[in-house]
Amino acid sequence: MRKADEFTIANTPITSIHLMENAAEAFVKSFSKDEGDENKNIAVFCGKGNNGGDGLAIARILSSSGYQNIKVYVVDFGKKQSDDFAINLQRLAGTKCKKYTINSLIDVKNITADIVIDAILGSGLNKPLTGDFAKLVQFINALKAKIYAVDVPTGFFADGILPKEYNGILAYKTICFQRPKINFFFPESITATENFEVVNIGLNENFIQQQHSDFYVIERSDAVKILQPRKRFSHKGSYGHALIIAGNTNTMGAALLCSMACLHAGAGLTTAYIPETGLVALNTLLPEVMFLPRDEYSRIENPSKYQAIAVGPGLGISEVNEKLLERLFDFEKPLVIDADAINILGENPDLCSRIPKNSILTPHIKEFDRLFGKHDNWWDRVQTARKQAEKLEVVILLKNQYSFVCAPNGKVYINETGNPAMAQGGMGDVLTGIIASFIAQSYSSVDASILACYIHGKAGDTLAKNNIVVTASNVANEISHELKNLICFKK
Ligand SMILES: NC(=O)C1=CN([C@@H]2O[C@H](COP(=O)(O)OP(=O)(O)OC[C@H]3O[C@@H](n4cnc5c(N)ncnc54)[C@H](O)[C@@H]3O)[C@@H](O)[C@H]2O)[C@@H](O)CC1
Ligand SMILES: Nc1ncnc2c1ncn2[C@@H]1O[C@H](COP(=O)(O)OP(=O)(O)O)[C@@H](O)[C@H]1O
Repeated sequence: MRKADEFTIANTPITSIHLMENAAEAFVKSFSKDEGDENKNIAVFCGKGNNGGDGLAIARILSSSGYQNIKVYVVDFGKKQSDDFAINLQRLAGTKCKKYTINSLIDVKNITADIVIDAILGSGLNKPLTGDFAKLVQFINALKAKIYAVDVPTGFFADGILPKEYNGILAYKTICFQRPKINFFFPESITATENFEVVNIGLNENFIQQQHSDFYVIERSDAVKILQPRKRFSHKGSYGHALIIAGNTNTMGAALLCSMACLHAGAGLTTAYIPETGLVALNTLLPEVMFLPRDEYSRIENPSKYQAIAVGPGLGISEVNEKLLERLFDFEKPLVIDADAINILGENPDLCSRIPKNSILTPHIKEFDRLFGKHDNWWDRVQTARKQAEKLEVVILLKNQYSFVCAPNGKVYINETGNPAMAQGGMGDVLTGIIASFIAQSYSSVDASILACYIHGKAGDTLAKNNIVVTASNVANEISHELKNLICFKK
């Protein structure tokens, strides 16, 4: 972002002070949607860097938009002020905002506020908060006001490992500029900010797109680009045959959900390789899906007839299933590997080197740590996922509220769709079925993972508009509709 600031300033008529004005205006636009009451007491805390400069401009714009009770507190603990901070301090002079300076903690005693705008330190944070900064932040948190942070909550690192003990601002919402900070996607960030929103401030988008980055947020346009329309004169053979190896006596539902999702995501043919005990349920629930009986003596006779094989949901951990997995590896065809198939790998790490290239592993956090070792923070976990994806030449789709698709070339695609209504068993089985379906339809492993993650969460988002909980089968049933919506955006 810093490079994009510099590029935009150097190559467009926009100056840095203009950019700060854009940022402040974008902040106010978002803030005033949430906080329409112009009579509330608003305290704007400003450091002396550019984050503080934003805070000063925000205070001025709020005041000129009709907010009546704005107090600006300039935090002056002896740091040098930035040029744009100085300009905005002058511009504040003609407004109705009341300005105070905090030179030491003695100056904060009588402060009260309904709303705090935190513009003390932003992305310039280069070390954890200590001394007066830490104490001031503690004081602000104790005000029990609703805190809106500008760009980054003071004390929160935008990237890198987050300290175990967070002592920064506890924001209700962070309104950040142009791109989300990578650390907002990790669960640890919930202590720093309950919500975040990204606002456009007019940085040069072409330049941002051209910048090298290993992290990409998946956008609807990416999914639209990947998704291919179904063709005239196509037939079921055009959309591939997927084999779902899943289910066991007590977990047959996993196989059904996975097969159901595979069907609704468009595979031409789907076969469930499940124990005989699942046959009646399969035929009753999913008459379109074919059955291949699975027991310890059965074999997949002709693996080449399947364009995609998914293995793991509700499979069970046993020696028989370990042998089954090994035989699948011998086919040397990319697999979708989920749930118990990952747990089997966790118990037999030597098998990892035999995973066929371009396979897709879809662990949730526990499966991931069982396979690759315990991690005590998400930054490290994602770094391990990236390294292992490169080393094993596979896609690792690390599932969470925000999922991370780690490609074999080291790139990480972050999925933002999905919501807490989806936090229910079987949801991952559905994701696996969707991926298998896309692989059967000839999408690459990376594209299939990106598209599946996006559409899975999007289906959940649509359903959550009218439901507090959405079940896995509801999501599976919604997939085809979401794909249809997406294809409408294709030119
Ligand atoms: N081009 C621009 O002018 C733009 C800048 N923007 C704002 O600029 C911010 C970044 O501004 P700056 O780079 O000036 O940095 P900050 O305003 O975040 O921080 C100011 C200074 O604080 C010091 N500092 C870092 N960690 C500290 C700690 N733990 N305790 C005490 N002091 C510490 C550093 O020396 C840093 O230079 C962004 O977060 C955003 O709010 C936006 O206005 C967008 C455009
Ligand atoms: N709060 C949430 N926000 C977004 N996605 C969620 C949320 N809770 C669950 N999901 C999604 O649901 C899936 C759960 O997968 P998993 O834990 O493997 O489920 P199961 O093993 O029960 O099938 C993941 O794809 C995850 O991203």
